[in-house]
Amino acid sequence: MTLDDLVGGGSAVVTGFALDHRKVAPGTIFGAFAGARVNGEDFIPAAVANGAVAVVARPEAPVEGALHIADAEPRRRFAGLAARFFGPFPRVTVAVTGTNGKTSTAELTRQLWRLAGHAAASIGTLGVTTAHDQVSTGLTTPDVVTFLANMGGLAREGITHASFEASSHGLSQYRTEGLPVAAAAFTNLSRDHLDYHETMAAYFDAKLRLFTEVVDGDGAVVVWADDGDHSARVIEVARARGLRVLTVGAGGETLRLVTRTPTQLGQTLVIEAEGRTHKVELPLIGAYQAANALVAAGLVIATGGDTAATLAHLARLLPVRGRLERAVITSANVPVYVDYAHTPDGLVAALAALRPHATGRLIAVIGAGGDRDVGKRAEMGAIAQAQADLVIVTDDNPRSEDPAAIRAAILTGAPDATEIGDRRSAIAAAIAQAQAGDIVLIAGKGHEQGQIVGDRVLPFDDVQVARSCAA
Ligand SMILES: CC(=O)N[C@H]1[C@@H](OP(=O)(O)OP(=O)(O)OC[C@H]2O[C@@H](n3ccc(=O)[nH]c3=O)[C@H](O)[C@@H]2O)O[C@H](CO)[C@@H](O)[C@@H]1O[C@H](C)C(=O)N[C@@H](C)C(=O)N[C@H](CCC(=O)O)C(=O)O
Ligand SMILES: Nc1ncnc2c1ncn2[C@@H]1O[C@H](COP(=O)(O)OP(=O)(O)OP(=O)(O)O)[C@@H](O)[C@H]1O
Ligand SMILES: N[C@H](CCC[C@H](N)C(=O)O)C(=O)O
Ligand SMILES: [Mg+2]
Repeated sequence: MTLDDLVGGGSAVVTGFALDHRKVAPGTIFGAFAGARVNGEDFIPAAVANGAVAVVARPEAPVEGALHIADAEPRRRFAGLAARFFGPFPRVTVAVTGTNGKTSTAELTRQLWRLAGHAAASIGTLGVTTAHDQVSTGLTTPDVVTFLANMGGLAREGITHASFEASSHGLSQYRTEGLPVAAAAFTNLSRDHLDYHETMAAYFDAKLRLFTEVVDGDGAVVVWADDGDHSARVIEVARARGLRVLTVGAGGETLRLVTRTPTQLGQTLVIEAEGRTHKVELPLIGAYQAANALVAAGLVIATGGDTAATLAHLARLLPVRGRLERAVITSANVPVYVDYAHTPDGLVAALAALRPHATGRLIAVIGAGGDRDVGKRAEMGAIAQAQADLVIVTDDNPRSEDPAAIRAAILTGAPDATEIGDRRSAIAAAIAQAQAGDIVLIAGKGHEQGQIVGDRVLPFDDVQVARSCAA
């Protein structure tokens, strides 16, 4: 592929795309963007010295020695060009956004496609997942070059169906643009990431771009219908664009959740669809997992899946790593669950999911990440204190912050909680106190494999630690 093939402007061969000047090699097209930390335009001379043949940047950016592809929204332009280089992509791609449930929904969509016989993959917080493999990318929505290169690679491997998570950061930085998106889903909206977006309105607007701009003009939108005004707003913007809208949930029309009855290891769902009633034994616990499973089913149906077959496949779903994952049953016969609840709403959902299964006490181990939204800390403390019987406040990725200050902020909402900074000791203490009938919830880290302290990532896995404490 040459510059002429892509944009006109010369016979130079294009060998790749890069956002970081240190990754530029001869023949690369460099994207120079103003970032949160530094201005990428400052690295244009260095990128050209490294062999960049073209630079995608704002019209006013100074570019010498390479073709200047000028655009007022250079991130979007760069994504469009990179997509032509990295394609073709899986035949069907769908995206999921929302504060909570993106990873779960993307992963359950992949599973449902696989059960229908498709070669399927998902990209998100857990990494790039196929039936055979899981490779981490470090971010929920990777940078656009990594994202498109992975999507192209999946297509070459024979993947025909791919679901991906569109985080609000990813959407606001155009990290998932350029490829066709046949359907997009909305799970819910609640407090998170206000350190980055500052207001809830700006946070919601970032997410809405998935529906107003990213999903194809002839595509479909799947909406969890039970999140009040947020659901209504997504439906409104989707209809305004003439998109096909599928709603799911108790207030949904496409898949109407009629009843949900917890069983020992899962729940029985009664769902009305296309005028028929379907009874499904979902092997996952908690209202929130039923919600994510229904949104996933909506995405499969929106992209051509048979409704009855898709609903029948719900009974064969496997748990998602770190989402209400039962790590161990202790010698005192106490189940210990690990869950990635790291927002107030997520914590409400995780505690509510476990409550019906506890005949005794619900014991919660909670924390909150450093260098992230500070306002959620006290809220999470208050939720744990209200919904659990015993709360232990511990560390969860303090990053550059003083861990004691983060715990203190959580404790303002949970004055009765016990404070144990060291996460291993906190988990050990929870398990040591638990008696038959109790349930332990270890919240916040889910699948994560490390504790981020300063710049260091110390190996840490809640599931492994719980098992070693229960032995
Ligand atoms: C705040 C944020 O989202 N930052 C991400 C963003 O950085 P940025 O565009 O602001 O970049 P910057 O560091 O200011 O640099 C500006 C530009 O100069 C370039 N540069 C920079 C330095 C240099 O020497 N040379 C150079 O060329 C950079 O590549 C960049 O293009 O783009 C970078 C490249 O894609 C990301 O690595 C970086 O993620 C940081 C590490 C991060 O922690 N992000 C988290 C908050 C995040 O994105 N989380 C979301 C949400 C999670 C969820 O809710 O699920 C996620 O999707 O993971
Ligand atoms: N539909 C939902 N409603 C409320 N809470 C949920 C829902 N789905 C998941 N959660 C809570 O959020 C946690 C994270 O779930 P998941 O990883 O699927 O979300 P996510 O949107 O991908 O999160 P992240 O933004 O960190 O990538 C779960 O462990 C659970 O506590
Ligand atoms: N244990 C985690 C959860 C992070 C979730 C992530 N999506 C984010 O907020 O960036 C933390 O706060 O460090
Ligand atoms: Mg996720």
